Amino acid sequence: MTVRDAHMVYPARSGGLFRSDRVYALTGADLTIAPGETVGVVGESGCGKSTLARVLVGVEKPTSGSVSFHGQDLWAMPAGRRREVIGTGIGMIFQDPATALNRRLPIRRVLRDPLDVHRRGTPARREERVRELMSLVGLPERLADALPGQLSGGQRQRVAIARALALEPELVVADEPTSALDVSVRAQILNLLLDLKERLGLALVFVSHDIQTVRRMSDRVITMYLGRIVEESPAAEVTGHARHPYTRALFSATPGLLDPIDPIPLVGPVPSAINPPSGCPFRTRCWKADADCAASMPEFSGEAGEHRFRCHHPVDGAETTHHLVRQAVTAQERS
Ligand SMILES: Nc1ncnc2c1ncn2[C@@H]1O[C@H](COP(=O)(O)OP(=O)(O)OP(=O)(O)O)[C@@H](O)[C@H]1O
Repeated sequence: MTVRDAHMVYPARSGGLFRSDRVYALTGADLTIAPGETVGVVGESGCGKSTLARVLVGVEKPTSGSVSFHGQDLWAMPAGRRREVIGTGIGMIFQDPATALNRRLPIRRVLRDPLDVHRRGTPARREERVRELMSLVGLPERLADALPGQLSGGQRQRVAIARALALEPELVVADEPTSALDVSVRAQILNLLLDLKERLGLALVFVSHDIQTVRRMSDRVITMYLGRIVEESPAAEVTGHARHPYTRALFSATPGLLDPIDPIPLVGPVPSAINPPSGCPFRTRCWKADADCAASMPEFSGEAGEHRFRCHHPVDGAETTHHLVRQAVTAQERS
């Protein structure tokens, strides 16, 4: 799966100042997901993570740019073919299983639906596949005739995972798959995803606010800020060795990950995506920002697949979080 220079510009929802307001939800995203790889996506609320997820699974067409699966541009193919390619090759797991599942359909029908739509096997084979799917995600067969409302949140998310896997996709995109669940069942669902990924050889894109979880689940971590991918890093390097100041600040705010010190202080919240800052969008909150940052957004420091970042003043490998906190505090005192 490859996304090239994808942009997503939405008309602003009502409440925007002018009718002509545009929301720059995704700006120039480049991303390749290799078979079997898990890519985690982190960033504060409103940074474009869900928009990227929707573009990846083909539920939304980017305003510009391309999305290709096995080298075929999804949006250049006829609609029927695109539905087939997406429906059979890519699965999506949403945040809230309570709203993602049709409340009136028993579990058996929820799981049969994709098999029927894509005419997979005989009716008997489809029934058998429903049983296989339930067992795969650890749901007892007696729940096949239950309605989603009769299940617990964790069980419902298992159904949603089974449905995403029904047609044996190669890629599954999970957008905050545990954030609507009780804390007590989150670990079970994450372990299930990890286990299925290993057993089925799935590629997984995992979007989450929970940075600890992203690090644990992923091979590679992508940091997004105001619609842009600003860093791509192997998961093992992302905590202490991230080079983009924003990634370092995000991770420093996660208790227990880095040295037990205060987080790197950032100025204010994420600015509006309606009128993002010129140049590097992070510059208005970044303690390292100068005139270069206002003038331009630098290109990535390396090739796709490498640890790479877009920053005029990346964090030096020798700078500890402690250093960075001091720099940020001093910069804020000066301004
Ligand atoms: N359909 C839409 N119409 C208008 N604006 C939208 C739409 N979808 C998203 N946005 C805006 O695009 C920006 C990116 O939103 P997105 O949901 O992708 O961010 P996110 O990082 O997933 O946030 P969260 O973590 O809160 O889910 C936000 O400013 C959001 O308000």
